[in-house]
Amino acid sequence: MSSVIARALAMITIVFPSYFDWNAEQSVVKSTAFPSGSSDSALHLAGLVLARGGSKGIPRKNLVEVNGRPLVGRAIDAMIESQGLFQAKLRKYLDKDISSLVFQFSISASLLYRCQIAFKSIWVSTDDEDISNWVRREFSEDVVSIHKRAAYTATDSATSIVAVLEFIASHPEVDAVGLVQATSPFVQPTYLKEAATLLQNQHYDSVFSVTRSHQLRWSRMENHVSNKHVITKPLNFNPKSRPRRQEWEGEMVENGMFYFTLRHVLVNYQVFQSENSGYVEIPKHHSMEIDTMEDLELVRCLAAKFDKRNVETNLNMNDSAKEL
Ligand SMILES: CC(=O)N[C@H]1[C@H]([C@H](O)[C@H](O)CO)O[C@](O)(C(=O)O)C[C@@H]1O
Repeated sequence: MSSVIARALAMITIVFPSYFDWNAEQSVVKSTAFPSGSSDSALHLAGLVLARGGSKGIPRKNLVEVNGRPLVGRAIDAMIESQGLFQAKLRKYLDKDISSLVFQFSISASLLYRCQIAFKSIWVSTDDEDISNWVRREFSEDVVSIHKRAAYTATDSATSIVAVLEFIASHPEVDAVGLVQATSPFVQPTYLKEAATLLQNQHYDSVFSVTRSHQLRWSRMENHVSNKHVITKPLNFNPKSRPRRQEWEGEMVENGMFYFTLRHVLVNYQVFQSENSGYVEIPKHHSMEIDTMEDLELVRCLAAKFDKRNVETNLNMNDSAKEL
């Protein structure tokens, strides 16, 4: 009897997957003007984490743990979960006793639906043996692939665009890259799904993550007249009519969580964003980036609060990733 109920629940979950996304946290999806271009739902979108071994500010940054999970792992977890592993888990459960073609059909349909909005492949590009070993221990090869990152792209001065170009040069099958930065520990599967959907269905060249800011910004200027002191100048407001939050929509600030970009933009212009870019607005409490040891400490405190459900989810999900 309980198995009948379980099957019924599974069926409902498969047919109406969006109701069962356990990440209740919803980001606001908006986009800039200029949608254009061609529609290609069969785009090979590769999820990519750049994880070099060396780092100055925080030694071995990609392997430092937040809530018991290395930063590189947190990024990969979100990418995998954005693919709808919940459905994959159900498939395994149902495969144990194939009693209905309807179930099989529903699962395939659901997976196809998911495929359209998820990564076709997930990659970690690294020059570091410890990172490679950690990834290989945690995820099977058919779930996460490792790209052996060239040394020249992993120096202190190498830019991300150089590393991404080096990655795609050896992967001609990749049509677009969803670069997820491990330094944004609160990345959620729903945000990645939204970015992938915007890129694939809304005809953008790129989609990246932003946070809304109501900060009043000032510039700093040398006072050339008296040559004595530095003066300030407002950049985004008029001091005579200081904006109030309620009346000001604020500004969109790039938060570094992710950059999804079509191959031709990366290759031809060597940029992550073009003028035909959409964005996903990330809630402020998930937007923190780790640059310094202080950021790391702060993030660890915040993770204890924001992470609860994710930790449980990660445990389940890693099991599924290995099982696939
Ligand atoms: C894709 C990309 O350009 N990533 C760059 C990020 C983002 O500019 C930043 O995360 C935005 O907030 O900054 C760095 O980490 C940095 O300045 O040390 C270098 C890195 O190459």
